[in-house]
Amino acid sequence: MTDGLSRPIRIGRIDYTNVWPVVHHFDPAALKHPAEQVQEMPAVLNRKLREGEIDLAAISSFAYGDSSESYYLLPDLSVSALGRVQSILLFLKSPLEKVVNGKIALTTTSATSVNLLKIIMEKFYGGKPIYEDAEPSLEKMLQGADAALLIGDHAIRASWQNHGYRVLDLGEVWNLWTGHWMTFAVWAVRREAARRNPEAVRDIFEGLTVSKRMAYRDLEPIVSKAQSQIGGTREYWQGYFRNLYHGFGPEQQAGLKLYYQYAHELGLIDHEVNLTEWPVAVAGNFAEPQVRK
Ligand SMILES: C=C(O[C@@H]1C=C(C(=O)O)C=C[C@H]1O)C(=O)O
Repeated sequence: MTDGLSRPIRIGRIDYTNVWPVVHHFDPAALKHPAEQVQEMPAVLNRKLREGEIDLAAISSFAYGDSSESYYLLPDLSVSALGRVQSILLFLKSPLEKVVNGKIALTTTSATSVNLLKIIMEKFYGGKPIYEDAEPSLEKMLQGADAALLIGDHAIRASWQNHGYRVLDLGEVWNLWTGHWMTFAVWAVRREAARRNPEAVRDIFEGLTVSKRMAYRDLEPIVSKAQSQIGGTREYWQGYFRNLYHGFGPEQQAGLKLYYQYAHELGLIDHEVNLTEWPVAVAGNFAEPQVRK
C-alpha cells in the first residue's frame, strides 16, 4: 500500500552506541501502531528522511538544520555533550599548523561533525584545508591526508589503537571556543507524516521517552552490551555514556543555535534555522508517559 495512510510508519535508528541510552528499551514491535525500523549510519538516515523514504528518525543535527522547514523536532531528545564527547575525533598525522591548510579526510557517515570541523578549521583556526570524503578507516584515510575525522564507534575503536597520532576531540574544541554545549543528533519527524499520523508519532515519542528514562535509571544493560559488542572496559563505557546527554533543553538549544549561525555565516547552510518542536507535544496534549511493564 502506498497511499501513505495505511502503510506502517518508518523509523530510523542510528547504528552507533551513542543513541543507545534513548533506543535500547524501545521496541517498535510493541507500539500500538504498525511501525518498521531501519538501522543505518547517520548520513544514510539523513538522506532517507530528506527523501521521505522514512518518516521519523534520529539524524545529524546538521541535517535537521538543512531541512528544518520540512521537519519537527521531537522534544527533549538529542545526543549532546558539554565538552569532551570521546567519539567525534580528528586524528592528526601532521602538526596542527599544517593540518589547518592541509588535506583532511572526512568520514562519509557524518554531517554534523564534518561541518563542525569546517567551523573549527575556518572560523576558529583561520585555516582553509582541502576536504575529501572517505570510508571510515583510519589507516586508509591517513595514507593520503594530514588528518582524518571519525565519529561514533569508528572513532571509539580508533582511539583505542596504539597509533601515536595526536587526537582532537571536537566537542572539547567547540566548548573551549564557545563555552557551549554541542548537539550532534536530534530526533526529527517529517511534518507531513506528523500531520497524517499524530497518534503513531505520539506512540513513538512516548516509547523513546520511556526508554530513555529506563536507561538513565540503570546504565548497566547498555554498558554490558557495549562491552560485549565493541570491546573496552566497563569503566570506559560508564564514563562514555555518563558524559553524553540525551535531553534537549535551553542550554543544548543555545549551543545548537550558535552552531547553525556559524554554519550559515560560512555558507554551509543557506538559511537561518528555527528549532521547531512537534506542535502536538508543545500544545500540552501530550500526557506524560508512564513506564510500561
Ligand atoms: C556523538 C556522536 O554523534 C553522532 C554524530 C553525527 C554526525 O556527525 O553527523 C550524527 C549522529 C550522532 O550519533 C558520535 O558519533 O559520537
